[in-house]
Amino acid sequence: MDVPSKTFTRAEVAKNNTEDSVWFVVDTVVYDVSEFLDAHPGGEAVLRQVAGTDATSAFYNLHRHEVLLKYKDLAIGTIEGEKQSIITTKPGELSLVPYAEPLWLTPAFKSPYFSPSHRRLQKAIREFTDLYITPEALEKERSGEWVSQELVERMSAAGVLHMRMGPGKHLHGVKLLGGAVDGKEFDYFHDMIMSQEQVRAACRGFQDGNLAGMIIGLTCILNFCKDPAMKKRISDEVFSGKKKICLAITEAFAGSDVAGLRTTAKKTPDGKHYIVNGTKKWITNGVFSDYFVTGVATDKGLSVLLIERGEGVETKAIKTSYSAAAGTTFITFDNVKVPVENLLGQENKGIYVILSNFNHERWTMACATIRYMRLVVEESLKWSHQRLVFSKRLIDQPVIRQKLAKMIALCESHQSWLETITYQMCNMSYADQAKHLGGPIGLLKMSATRAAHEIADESVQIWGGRGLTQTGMGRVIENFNRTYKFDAILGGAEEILGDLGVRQAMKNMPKAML
Ligand code: HEM
Repeated sequence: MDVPSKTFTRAEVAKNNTEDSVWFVVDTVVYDVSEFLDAHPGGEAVLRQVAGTDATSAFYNLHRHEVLLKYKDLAIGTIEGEKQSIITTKPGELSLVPYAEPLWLTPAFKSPYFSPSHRRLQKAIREFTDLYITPEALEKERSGEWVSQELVERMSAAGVLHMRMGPGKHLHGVKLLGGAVDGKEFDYFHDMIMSQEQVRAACRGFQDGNLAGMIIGLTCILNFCKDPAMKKRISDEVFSGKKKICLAITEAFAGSDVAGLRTTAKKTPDGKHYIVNGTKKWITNGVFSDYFVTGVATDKGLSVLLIERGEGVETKAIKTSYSAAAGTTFITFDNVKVPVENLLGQENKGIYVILSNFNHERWTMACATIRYMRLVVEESLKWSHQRLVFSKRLIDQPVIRQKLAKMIALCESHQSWLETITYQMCNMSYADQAKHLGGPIGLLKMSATRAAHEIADESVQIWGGRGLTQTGMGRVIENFNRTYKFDAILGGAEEILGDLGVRQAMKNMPKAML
């Protein structure tokens, strides 16, 4: 941490233990908190108790390191001849905590999957996330406000929005994070890196609010919009950040059971429009979206329409257990007139449009859940080394080490499985992916969220009350414990995905008795 160059002796610090002057030392840095006593969230008395002393262990027993960075103006110098021992990670740097990074990013470990361009991208997106995404995520997760236009435009200019859609032609010719990767080379490992790095902000509501609706909504436009001019117009508007898009499938009547949708689209007698009536529920980003990729019941089945915000479209926010920053929405369509050109894919065959999205969506969710689990492991390892209970560090208690062992093992096993599946995605045609990977991806997501359940449970036990407190030391643990369930439900509930995995295996069973 950068601090004023002035130096003091410990004897000088000790003298500042008076009514008017309260100084102490944290990691060889001298703090003058005389003017901060009233403002300290933990109260004045505790600061006075450590006045004139070295308060390093007292401080780290109660605060996250980032508190010192936020209040660095209280630092007035350092202790003469002593060196800071606490490490402040700079934006973009890797963590030094064991298991805090996946094995492929851990010095001394090798991986067959990652090329120099993957490593360049990882570095660039980590720095981008640390500098721009995390600070806004922390603020918006708390306030419940939506992602700022400034961040959207910054992500657009850096090609981050484009990359979040995964590999494809939309990346060709786009400068991606200053040239970290060529759009033509971008594969599913690059895609995995993009998902996993952005999760490190540890704000699950904002993570969805940060245009998750685009990842699942715009794909349908890129793959199924029949009119090239319309496809270009919409993708340009969304990639430039001028317009927002979301996927509107689920209803109060139908969640994972998409065949039960009750929003209807009836053709006008002149055949030029559909008239849409119905409701949609739990639609991520709906409140601030301009475009709704909407599942509707047409005369002989399910269809998908692109509906623009306009007459007859109403959106209102739904309160959920994660942040309102996600923009979770209830939508009503009341006699909305939609041109027939807005049909995506074939009429009555919308199930293919919806299904074609599922594998990538579920895989992206598995990437994110697995990375968030790792963050919980990192935080818990740090905390159990820092926290003193019954005169011992938490890590010195065997029961805590057992919990950490289980958490680490769940994390590593799921990351390895994810990488194996990602490798298959890189080496299969889109059609083969649909045929062979629906089951394995469903099982991976199901298992990842079961693991998240275990990790949330064990980590809160390690953190105690702090694991239940939204600000302060346990912020990440509290956020994870409160929100991991979103991934167990969204994009297909665990039970549905488990069943899908087994049914796909049943299909492939040899017909003969074995
Ligand atoms: C430069 C020094 C310090 C700063 C900037 C600071 C700042 C803060 C902040 C922002 C919080 C709110 C919780 C959080 O966000 O982590 C807090 C809580 C607290 N602080 Fe400090 N603090 C400092 C030093 C100390 C010291 C030396 C002690 C004790 C010896 C202390 C005791 C507490 C306590 C007891 C709480 C409440 C903790 C809880 O609710 O778990 N603080 N402090």
